Amino acid sequence: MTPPVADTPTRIQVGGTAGTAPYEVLIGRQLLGELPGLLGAAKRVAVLHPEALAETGEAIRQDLAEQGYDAVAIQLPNGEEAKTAEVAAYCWKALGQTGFTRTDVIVGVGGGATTDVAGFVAATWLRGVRWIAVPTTVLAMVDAAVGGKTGINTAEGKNLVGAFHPPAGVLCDLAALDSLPVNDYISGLAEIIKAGFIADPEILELIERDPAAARTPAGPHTAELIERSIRVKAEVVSSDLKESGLREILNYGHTLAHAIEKNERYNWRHGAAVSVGMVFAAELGRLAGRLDDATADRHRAVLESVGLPLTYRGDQWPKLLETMRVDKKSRGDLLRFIVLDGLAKPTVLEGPDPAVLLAAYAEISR
Ligand SMILES: NC(=O)c1ccc[n+]([C@@H]2O[C@H](COP(=O)([O-])OP(=O)(O)OC[C@H]3O[C@@H](n4cnc5c(N)ncnc54)[C@H](O)[C@@H]3O)[C@@H](O)[C@H]2O)c1
Ligand SMILES: O=C(O)C(=O)C[C@@H](O)[C@H](O)[C@H](O)COP(=O)(O)O
Ligand SMILES: [Zn+2]
Repeated sequence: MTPPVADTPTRIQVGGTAGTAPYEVLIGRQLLGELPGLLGAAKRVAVLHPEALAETGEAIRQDLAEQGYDAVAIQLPNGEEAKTAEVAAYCWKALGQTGFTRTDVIVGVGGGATTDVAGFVAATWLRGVRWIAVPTTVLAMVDAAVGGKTGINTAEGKNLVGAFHPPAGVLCDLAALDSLPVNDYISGLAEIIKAGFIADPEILELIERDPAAARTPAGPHTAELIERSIRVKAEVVSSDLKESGLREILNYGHTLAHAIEKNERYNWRHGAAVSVGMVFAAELGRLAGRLDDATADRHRAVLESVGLPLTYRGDQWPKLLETMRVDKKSRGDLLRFIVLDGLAKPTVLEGPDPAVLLAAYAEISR
């Protein structure tokens, strides 16, 4: 019997401008055959995966070993628990013990937390080795695995230590989404909706036409939603890898979201926090006189329609405000937020009046 032939994957190029190396994001099925072609001169390959994907990680390791690579699997805790200095140090130790050199390659297989750590370990080991992302959540496919932001959390906040270190390739195998718990799937929709509001309103229309279908990988528009979101991200990071300007728009909703995640000790999913953060940013835009009522209200409608949260605890504002001061967009004492001037017109709001901030928070408080 002949093995099933993989559908031709969609290929999206990222980078290749302003001195950055180009790489491709592949979207399709049965893409692991593409992995060896991305390994360059590697002799050793370390496959970093979360506990939940132990079987997948081991299968990839074994496949690479059968092809002659000296392959090791390094298991990380699930989700955000992996984004710590201790876990990074554990990975550095494992790489040291396998004699990992500059031509060897790290493969990060998992959700955004895993790819963030895998990329960070790759960025720091020997001051930078090649890495490949194999995202297995919708959020990691459309956002985390693309663009080269890597990092870990510290006690003071989210992603406070990291590096810009783009992968050599990104393999988005849509089949991985079938095993994803529904709430993790829905969490990823927040970043897709973000891409819709900041750049591609067709995304919003696709979801609004059938929100129930958008909540499942079996929906008719899954591949299109993923592809459109990746194209938004690819275009932005290709022109501003290191976030010296335009890239900040990808942070829409994230200033408050990261503060909520820390406040919840990372027991809230990233996408859920981003959802509340976007409603807050929409209210901020509206109160600052920039965003029209219809577009601000549209945030609540579309996010709620797929089951994402819109509100947060009213009594937490002082703590959240304090955390937001160490947001990476802050400059000295100046708080900076991404808001919309209109649909798909993101802009920066610098140093908003504290009364306006509080009023925006009142709109999302419960
Ligand atoms: N670097 C970036 O540009 C960027 C962008 C967006 C988000 N992020 C980061 O991504 C993280 C969130 O990523 P996420 O939403 O993918 O969550 P996650 O990585 O925490 O994964 C969610 C859970 O699903 C499990 N899992 C992963 N794939 C699975 C699969 N196919 N089947 C079953 N279980 C699976 C994981 O082990 C975990 O328990 C956050 O840390 C966020 O800060 C980074
Ligand atoms: O790629 C970016 O740039 C983003 O801001 C994408 C975000 O969705 C992502 O959550 C990112 O990790 C946030 O970055 P941070 O610099 O605010 O930590
Ligand atoms: Zn995000």
